[in-house]
Amino acid sequence: MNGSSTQTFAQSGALLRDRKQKTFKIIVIGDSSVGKTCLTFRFCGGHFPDRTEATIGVDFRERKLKIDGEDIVLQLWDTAGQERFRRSMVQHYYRNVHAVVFVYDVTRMASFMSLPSWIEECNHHSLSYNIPRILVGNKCDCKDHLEVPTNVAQRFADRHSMPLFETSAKNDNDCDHVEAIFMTLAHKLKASKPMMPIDPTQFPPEDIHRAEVMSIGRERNGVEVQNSSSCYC
Ligand SMILES: Nc1nc2c(ncn2[C@@H]2O[C@H](COP(=O)(O)OP(=O)(O)OP(=O)(O)O)[C@@H](O)[C@H]2O)c(=O)[nH]1
Repeated sequence: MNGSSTQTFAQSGALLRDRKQKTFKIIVIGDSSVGKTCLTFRFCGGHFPDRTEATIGVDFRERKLKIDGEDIVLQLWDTAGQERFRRSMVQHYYRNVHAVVFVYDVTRMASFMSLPSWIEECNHHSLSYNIPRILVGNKCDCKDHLEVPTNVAQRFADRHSMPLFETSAKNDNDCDHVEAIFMTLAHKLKASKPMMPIDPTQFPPEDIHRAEVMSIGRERNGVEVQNSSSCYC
């Protein structure tokens, strides 16, 4: 494993252009406030962000890894959970996707009950069933407020042929480690040798522009603004 970074998509594209690394696009989806930003930040930035705000459109984070001697880049698309903040970007999420991470909040049953509609959205955008999909229950550190029992989540995961991970972006010692979850996915992606790994130089220019516009401000100082906590602990 090598370094990690959090940067705008435009910056990362410039870096990658020189290196021609194999890049994998992973979309992270689920209800608002389940912790998508915190999970991606934990993996790419190495810590739990002090404060977050609702994602508008999409944010990009990426991390370079060395697996079996080969450099790869995991590009995490942290998508907005709130419908009003995702509408204009939604078709961009689903292009050239290599893996999907469905996230729910183990302390909020409603976020678990929404999962079928997130799966339906993926299917609606013709995402292949062959790409890896994983299910992540976040906020396991809130042990006194669990609403989604592991066995219920496991049954759902089995029904949809997804591995289930329960984790905490906040307390990395709880349950499955965020690091291990994404590393498992990275190994799987590398082993799958996709036909068309993303070359950022090949992105349609309007995608880069739109994506850049949507991430400006959010990434300027890392994750910086108002807390939108939904956790009781
Ligand atoms: N206790 C606890 N709180 C968490 C954890 N992960 C995220 N949070 C809190 O949950 C709130 C929402 O986190 P975000 O990462 O912004 O949620 P999101 O899913 O990206 O939300 P949207 O951008 O609206 O889609 C914030 O207050 C976080 O501090 C966790 O593992 N444990």
